[in-house]
Amino acid sequence: MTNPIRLVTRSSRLAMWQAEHVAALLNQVGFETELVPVQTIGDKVLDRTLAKIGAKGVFTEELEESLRRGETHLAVHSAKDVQSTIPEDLELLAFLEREKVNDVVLSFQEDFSLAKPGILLGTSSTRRKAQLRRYAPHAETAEARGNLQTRLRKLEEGQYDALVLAYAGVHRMGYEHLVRHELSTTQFVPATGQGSIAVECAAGLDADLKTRLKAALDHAPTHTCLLAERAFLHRMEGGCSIPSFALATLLDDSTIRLEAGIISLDGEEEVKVVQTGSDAVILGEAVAQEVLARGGRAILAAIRAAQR
Ligand SMILES: NCc1[nH]cc(CCC(=O)O)c1CC(=O)O
Repeated sequence: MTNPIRLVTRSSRLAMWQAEHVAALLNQVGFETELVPVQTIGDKVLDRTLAKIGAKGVFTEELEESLRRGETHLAVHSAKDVQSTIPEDLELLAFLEREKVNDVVLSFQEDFSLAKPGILLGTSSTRRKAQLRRYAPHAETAEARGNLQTRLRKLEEGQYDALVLAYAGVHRMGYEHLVRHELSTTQFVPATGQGSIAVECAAGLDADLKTRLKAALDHAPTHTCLLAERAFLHRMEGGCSIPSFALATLLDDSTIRLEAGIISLDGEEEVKVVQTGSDAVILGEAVAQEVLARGGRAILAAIRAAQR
């Protein structure tokens, strides 16, 4: 079953764009491809926050089931949405070259400013809510679930003054003309994996096919950075409902810089650690240990109590 390569993806426009991007890279090296769109629980349940849906893998589980049943060869995910532990029968094969990683503020108001008092910002991310409380304390936030088109519609209807989103998705969907602020990655450190596309397969997929697929898709520097960020997230026992953040960059061929931490829901306390190292996984785990020891453990416990 090598031709065509069947790619399972969420059916949102952003997910389809990403799956088509993966397909195009495979087509360039001679693979035929076919997209298999499915809906996930995260797409279907829109009246609850992600923190409340709670289960891990809200955007990935149905895709992984398709891989397990052998119906598809590859699952295409936003790397940010992939849980920090992958079951043993599955494997993260490739990470595509990362897009700009920062968050942006979108508004239809041409004179929009984050400094304006009384503004209402739409976001569905506990990390962004907490960072906004800390770094833009006069701004109010409101829940903004749904795919990017749904959120843009709510913005256009005036439910918020602005939306806070990942630049990557905004760029892929062509909404850059609405960007009013680029948020700095020093204050608004992005979520683990933001801006990269992850490609997953069954561990038992033919080894030679795996090698050829990986060669067509994987971007080694991005892969190294993602391993460090994901090792951090894993050790933090984070899920998407925990306001942790992690950004790895390469200083040179053999040096990784990892900046990562956690912030309390009210933005009052933030623990942020920067370290460099040459082994991605060891670095990620070391940064997590340091974050936990320097107050992260207490922040995590308080968040768990509040979300119960
Ligand atoms: N959790 C939703 C999600 N997953 C990936 C992206 C954007 C694309 C990316 O970060 O790679 C988004 C939307 C957003 O955070 O604005």
